[in-house]
Amino acid sequence: MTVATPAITVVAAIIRGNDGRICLSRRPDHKHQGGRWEFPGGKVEPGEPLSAALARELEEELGMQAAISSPFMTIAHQYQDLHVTLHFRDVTAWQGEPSGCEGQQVNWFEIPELPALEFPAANRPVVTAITLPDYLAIAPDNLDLEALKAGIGRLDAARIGLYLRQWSEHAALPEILALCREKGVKVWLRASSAAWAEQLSLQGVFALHMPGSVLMDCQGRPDFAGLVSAACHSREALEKAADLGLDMALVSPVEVTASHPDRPPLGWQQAGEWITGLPLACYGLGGVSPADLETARQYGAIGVAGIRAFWPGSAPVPV
Ligand SMILES: Nc1nc2c([nH]c(=O)n2[C@H]2C[C@H](O)[C@@H](COP(=O)(O)OP(=O)(O)OP(=O)(O)O)O2)c(=O)[nH]1
Ligand SMILES: [Mg+2]
Repeated sequence: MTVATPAITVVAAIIRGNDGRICLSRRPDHKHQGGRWEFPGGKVEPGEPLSAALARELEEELGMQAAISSPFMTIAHQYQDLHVTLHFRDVTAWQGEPSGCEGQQVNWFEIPELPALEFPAANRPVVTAITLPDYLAIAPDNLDLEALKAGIGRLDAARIGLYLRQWSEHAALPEILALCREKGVKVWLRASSAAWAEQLSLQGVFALHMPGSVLMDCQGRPDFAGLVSAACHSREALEKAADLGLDMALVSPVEVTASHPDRPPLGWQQAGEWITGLPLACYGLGGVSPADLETARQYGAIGVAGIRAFWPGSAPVPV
């Protein structure tokens, strides 16, 4: 017999300082998940809007006032004794200096420091998501090497990652990866088969990306040191990616897209219903542009991806 555990709704803050650091607090030892670092926040009261709940919690726990927040990611997680739905929200404006009003330890961390900290198990996907760029540019098909390198040189590496769909097995790959490393561009590489992914030992590849057919054949998370993403066109595919313990998904097509004009678009509403709560950092793909980032966040995706609207030179790129 399974016994239903209590379920709570929690709102938690990703407090981003002007210097790019993130403010975390340590959960008191006697509490659930005690001793671990957390994104400050707490339980939402019945009928309370998430933004108001977060402002209230930040005032109570950190003594910060009037915190303004926007959605980043929602994760549903079953602990042994408790089901939590965690609404993580970005906080970029507030008054007052965060400090531990309940005697808890409070500290600012650089983003690359986060993955090594001890968090509650539910937090793994949001910690990954914080390390990801907002945008993913897919290099257009059939570029020549010089055009590819010129485009890489113009990417805003702090905000845009690069998916190299066609170059995974190209002789020039080491040269391309060296350029990306020099520019600080995070690279997703196409995994043509799960077995191929496991053999891969290339330097400087940030993530492996599995096309939908590779995901369907995949029996376990590829043995790869970096992050792993998958193309998902259905709720089943997203659940499989989550069950395999993958990190990310490219969910498509969100809107009508020139590369697959015959595929009916999901729309953000449907995409949001599929994504919300899953332990995956999702990018919306298909007919979207950088201007859709805020919409993507409203529907549970952490970023947006595409070819034409994202690759430098083919359309305006975000500033
Ligand atoms: N605030 C926060 N809670 C988290 C995170 N990750 C995670 O699994 N949780 C869980 C731990 C708790 O079971 C729950 C948050 O409850 P809480 O104890 O902070 O609630 P609260 O601030 O309202 O505290 P209290 O009034 O009940 O003492 O969510 C996180 O990053 N931040
Ligand atoms: Mg709390």
